[in-house]
Amino acid sequence: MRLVIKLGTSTVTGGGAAPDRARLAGVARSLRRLCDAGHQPVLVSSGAVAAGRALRPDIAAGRNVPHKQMLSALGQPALMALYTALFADEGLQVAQILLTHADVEHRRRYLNARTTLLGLIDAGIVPVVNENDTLATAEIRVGDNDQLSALIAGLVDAPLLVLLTDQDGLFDADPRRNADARLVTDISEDPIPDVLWEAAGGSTGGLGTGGMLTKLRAAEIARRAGTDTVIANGQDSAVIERLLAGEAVGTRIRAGIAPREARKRYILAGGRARGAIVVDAGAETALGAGRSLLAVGVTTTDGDFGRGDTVEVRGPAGRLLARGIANYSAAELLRIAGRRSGDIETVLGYHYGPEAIHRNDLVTL
Ligand SMILES: Nc1ncnc2c1ncn2[C@@H]1O[C@H](COP(=O)(O)OP(=O)(O)O)[C@@H](O)[C@H]1O
Ligand SMILES: N[C@@H](CCC(=O)OP(=O)(O)O)C(=O)O
Repeated sequence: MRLVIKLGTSTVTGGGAAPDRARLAGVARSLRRLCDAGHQPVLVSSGAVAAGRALRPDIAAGRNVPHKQMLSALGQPALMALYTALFADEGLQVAQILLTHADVEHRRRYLNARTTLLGLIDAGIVPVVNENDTLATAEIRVGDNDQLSALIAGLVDAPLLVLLTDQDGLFDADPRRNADARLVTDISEDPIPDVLWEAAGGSTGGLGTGGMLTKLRAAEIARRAGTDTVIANGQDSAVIERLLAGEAVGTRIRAGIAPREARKRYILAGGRARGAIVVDAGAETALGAGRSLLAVGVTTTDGDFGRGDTVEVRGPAGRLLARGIANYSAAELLRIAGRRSGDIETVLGYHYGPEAIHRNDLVTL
C-alpha cells in the first residue's frame, strides 16, 4: 500500500530539544520492514526548526518568523543528514522534497511534484517531505505539516495517511488536562461532528493552531482525496506495522471512497475544460481499453491549454470520449502529434514521458 507517514516535532525529538537519533533509527527500521512487505512509504517530517534551535540556541524564535525561517534553514540539512545516515544503515535511500502550498495548488507545479514523487517511489527511494519554510510567507504557506501531509497523500493517491504524534490519537478532551479523557477510535461522519472539533481545541470556524485541530483539518483534506487518516502514537516504534497488520490503533477518520474514485470525481468536477485533444481511431480504441493516451494517437488540439489543465478528449468524428489532465500543453502537443514516443525528445528537446494524458488522469465517458 502507498502511505504517507507524518512525524510531528514531538515525535522527531521524542520530547527533547534535538532530533532523537534512537527514535528516528526506529522509524528507519520500521520503514525498511514496510518496504520489504511491498508498501510504498512517503515520509513527511517536521523538526527542522527544532534541529536548528539545537545547533544555535542563541537565535530565539518564538513568534519571530524570520528567526524561525533561519532555524529551519539551518536545521533542515542536519535533519536530512540524520535521515540519510539512519536509512542507509537499513539499506534505504532518502530524497528531500521541500514544498509550499503554491507548489501543490499550481497546476503545472502540481504535476511536476507528483511526477517526481512517484518516480522516487518507483525507484525504491523514500521521499522525505517538509514545508519550504524559507519561502513560506503567509500567503503561500500550508502552515503546518499535518495539512501538508494530507496534500501529499492526495498528490500520490495514497489511501492512507498516518499522523504520528505524542498521544494515542484524538481524545474526547485534551488528555493533558483531563485524566478521564477517552480515545475516539473511529470517525466516519462527514463532516467531522462539532463535538470532536471542540474536543480538538476549537470550533470549526476557529483559527486555533497546532494540537489536534490541524490534524482534523488534515483529515478533512485527505478525505476529499479518498485517503483514510489515522492519528496514532509515534512513541510506539511498531505502530505503523500494527496498523498495517489490521490492528485498530489510534483514531481513524474514514474517507468512504477510494483515491481512484476521488480523482475521477475531481477530473469530472474540474470546471470547464480549457481545450480539447482530438485523437485517431487507434487511440479511441486504446482509451476504451483503459490505456493512456499517447502522443502518437493525437491528431490535433483545440484551445490554448497548458500542462496540468483539464481537457476534453474527442474522437475522429468529434464524439466526446474522455476528460483528463494534459501532460503537455496544446502548443507542445501540436508539435508532437502523431509522433512516436521516442521522437518526443528530438522534437521538443525534453519530454515528460510518452503520455499526452496518463491513464491515471483520464476518465472515459
Ligand atoms: N482532544 C485531544 N486529544 C488528543 N490530544 C489533544 C487534544 N486536544 C489537544 N491535544 C494536544 O495535542 C497535542 C499534539 O499536538 P502537537 O503538539 O501539535 O503534535 P505534533 O508535534 O505531533 O504535530 C497533544 O500533546 C495534546 O496535548
Ligand atoms: N516545517 C516545520 C514544522 C512545522 C510543523 O507543522 O510542525 P509540527 O506541528 O510539529 O508537525 C519544521 O520542520 O520545523
